[in-house]
Amino acid sequence: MIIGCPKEIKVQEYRVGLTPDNVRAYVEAGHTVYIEHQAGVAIGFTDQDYLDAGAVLATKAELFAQAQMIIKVKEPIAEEYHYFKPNTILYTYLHLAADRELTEMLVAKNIAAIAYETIKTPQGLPCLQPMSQIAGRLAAIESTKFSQITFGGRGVLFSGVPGTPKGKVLILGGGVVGLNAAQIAMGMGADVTIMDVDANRLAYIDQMFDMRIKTLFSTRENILAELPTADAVIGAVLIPGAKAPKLVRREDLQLMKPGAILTDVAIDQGGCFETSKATTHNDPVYIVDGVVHYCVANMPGCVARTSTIALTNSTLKYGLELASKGVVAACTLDPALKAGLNTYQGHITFPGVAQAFALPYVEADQALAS
Ligand SMILES: NC(=O)C1=CN([C@@H]2O[C@H](COP(=O)(O)OP(=O)(O)OC[C@H]3O[C@@H](n4cnc5c(N)ncnc54)[C@H](O)[C@@H]3O)[C@@H](O)[C@H]2O)C=CC1
Ligand SMILES: CC(=O)C(=O)O
Ligand SMILES: [Mg+2]
Repeated sequence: MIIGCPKEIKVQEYRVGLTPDNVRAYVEAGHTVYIEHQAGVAIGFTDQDYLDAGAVLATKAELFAQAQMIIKVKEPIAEEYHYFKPNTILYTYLHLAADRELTEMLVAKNIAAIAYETIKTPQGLPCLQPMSQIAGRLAAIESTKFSQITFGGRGVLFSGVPGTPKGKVLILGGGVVGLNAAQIAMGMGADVTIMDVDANRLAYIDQMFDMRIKTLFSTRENILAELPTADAVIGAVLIPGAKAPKLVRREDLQLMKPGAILTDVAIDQGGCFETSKATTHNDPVYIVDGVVHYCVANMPGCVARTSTIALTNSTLKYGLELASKGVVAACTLDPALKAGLNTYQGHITFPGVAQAFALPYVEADQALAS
């Protein structure tokens, strides 16, 4: 198969869909790989590294014209739509339930779109997990940074020092993001509470932290009870493939301390705070009713080298399946990959996406057989 990997163009996004080692694996499997000039240079992967691995260097326009499958990191943004030719395979993060225009473009152009974030094994979401690990760890770091008064926060040091209160961190959602945020926040010495609707997950977290973390079932009442004392709230919920539930409403902000921070990691699925709107690494925070909001939708992009290696460790396996077998056989043979199929032949094949926009849904099996 002919594969194309363009340079990412989102603000401050330096990750790349394929490392030179990945290129070598595709080439050894008999595929041709086009890489955009300078696609990985910001994180130390030079054009020469890609050439040595067997890639062909190309412009964005050339590689989109040639490729049967595009491998990216982030969901395409409007400036990229015109490059897509009909019937291409697209393998990348998509977060379609939060992006109607992109969904419509993929449907209109019969793109076979496989979303990293909905590929699902019995163990979890293997291509979301590495970025969630990174975003969770960063969420604790960014929350502490923007709690500094010089960055607009309350002037709270999360660890405190002997004789002072610790910073209080409330984490909504105890999945991969939540657990990793808790590890770093606990490591910094903060007073951490974690909420989830999954009692088994809370039991696991309680054991993992040897009962040193407070766990609460996620209910409206419990959230309202915790907000007044929180210095930082980290939004880390996920209903896979669907829009995030709004757990903190605008009117709830008045309960919070001035200068407290809401860090909405779930912003890529629309955000779990009513007042969240996506921000970028160039301008990551804004203030609503005295509460700092951090809502960067591509958090791992700021540690792009670690993120690229972690991401491609997971995506390579499925990418090779797609390239070697084609979409129909690969998805039919591997249920994990079938769960990743969001659009195919003009149909929406992921229920959460169809529901988000009240558009027709066709089961992946049916679409693949058509
Ligand atoms: N902004 C960014 O750069 C990044 C964002 N993310 C996003 O972070 C979010 C979380 O991802 P993961 O931790 O991997 O998901 P996950 O599936 O591992 O965990 C989500 C957790 O939320 C819980 N949950 C669902 N509804 C809840 C509710 N009402 N209250 C409390 N908990 C609830 C689930 O039980 C689950 O334990 C996703 O939207 C993901 O796309 C991930 C990586 C980077
Ligand atoms: C998960 C995601 O969208 C990201 O890492 O940017
Ligand atoms: Mg996004």
